[in-house]
Amino acid sequence: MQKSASASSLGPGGIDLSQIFFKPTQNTSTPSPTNGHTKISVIGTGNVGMAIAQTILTQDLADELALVDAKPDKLRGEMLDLQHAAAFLPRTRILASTDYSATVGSDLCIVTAGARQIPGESRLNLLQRNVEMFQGIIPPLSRCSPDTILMIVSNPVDVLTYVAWKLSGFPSNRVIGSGTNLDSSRFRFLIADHLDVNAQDVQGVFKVEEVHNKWQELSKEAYIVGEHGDSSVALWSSISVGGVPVLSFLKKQQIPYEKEALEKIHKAVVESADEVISLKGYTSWAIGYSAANLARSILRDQRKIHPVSVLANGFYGIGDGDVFLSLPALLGRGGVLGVTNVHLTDEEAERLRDSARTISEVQSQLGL
Ligand SMILES: NC(=O)C1=CN([C@@H]2O[C@H](COP(=O)(O)OP(=O)(O)OC[C@H]3O[C@@H](n4cnc5c(N)ncnc54)[C@H](O)[C@@H]3O)[C@@H](O)[C@H]2O)C=CC1
Ligand SMILES: CC(=O)C(=O)O
Repeated sequence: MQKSASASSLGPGGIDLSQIFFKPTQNTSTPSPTNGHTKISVIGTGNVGMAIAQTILTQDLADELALVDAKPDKLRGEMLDLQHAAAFLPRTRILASTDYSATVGSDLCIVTAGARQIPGESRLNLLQRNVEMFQGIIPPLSRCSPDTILMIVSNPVDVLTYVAWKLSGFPSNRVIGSGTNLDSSRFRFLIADHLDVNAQDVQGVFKVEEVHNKWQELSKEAYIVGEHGDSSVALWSSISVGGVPVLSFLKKQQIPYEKEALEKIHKAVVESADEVISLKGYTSWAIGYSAANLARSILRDQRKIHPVSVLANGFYGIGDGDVFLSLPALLGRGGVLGVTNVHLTDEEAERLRDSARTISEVQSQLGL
């Protein structure tokens, strides 16, 4: 049965905006307001944690930033190095400890601790090591900030987001994986590079189900969805450049359309991390911006749609088992506020379900 529309949910033309989004399937809870004081904790101060921390500082996203790592000297060194930039940055209190008490009262906890891949290694290969690490991280972190939103970045990010959800006991709207927000940026960069346009003009025009069998058009960013990994899915059918659907754009520019060329771009997205890792040993800057971009939408209640890892069962025909993977999700102060019901082609939907099955199979070995 459809929910009746309240006056506040009616958009221009009397469209019931609340109907555009699916609600998360689990019970939800909204964190208390920040009372004007925003605290972010970053767990793991390696390459990724520090790229995220410095982006948070330069973008003025927190009043207080707590850093936690298992290595006390490295941790103190990183804290001091950031504190010494105080004269050049908006005022933020920075603290660091190996003890989770430093994270008490966080609005957002970003977890980056964990083993990372060596060149050629799959993200899924890291699973066992990082699950064990999460057993020591997530319970104290959630106890110190029972109302926080957890953002998982450590790999394999989709399975570890599921693990964090299980270990925290939080409602699913407050457990988010950074997912394919990063892959989608790589995707937009590669398409823009291919067409010699600005990455910000690479958009996605989606058909969104407003009510049963009534569709509205929603212009957003071009998305990769599914696993942050080899089985990710590029939503080619919706991609537009400067308002022109990409396939017609290619024809207009007399660039011969070959499905293979598009597949190559998606393959390049999937292989991006490995390329950077084999060149510099790790990836850091892009994930730093990606995580800060998500932190802004959440803490400033921007209600923006991002492709992030969320509890996905029930959406797009994804089966019964609990699985986290990236879908276009509406993010705000309550975490995941909804998942957009965008129109996928049959092939895209099938690939998304395959991606869910890949993650499910890995997860089933965990016994959580
Ligand atoms: N989701 C994504 O898009 C991305 C995910 N990653 C993942 O992020 C993770 C971190 O990568 P890097 O920062 O490059 O690795 P890193 O080795 O530079 O840093 C890991 C940090 O975790 C700390 N750590 C280890 N055990 C800990 C524990 N029990 N408690 C607290 N801290 C602990 C280490 O001391 C180290 O400082 C990896 O799993 C990597 O695959 C990396 C890039 C992008
Ligand atoms: C390492 C990783 O997951 C990435 O850069 O995409």
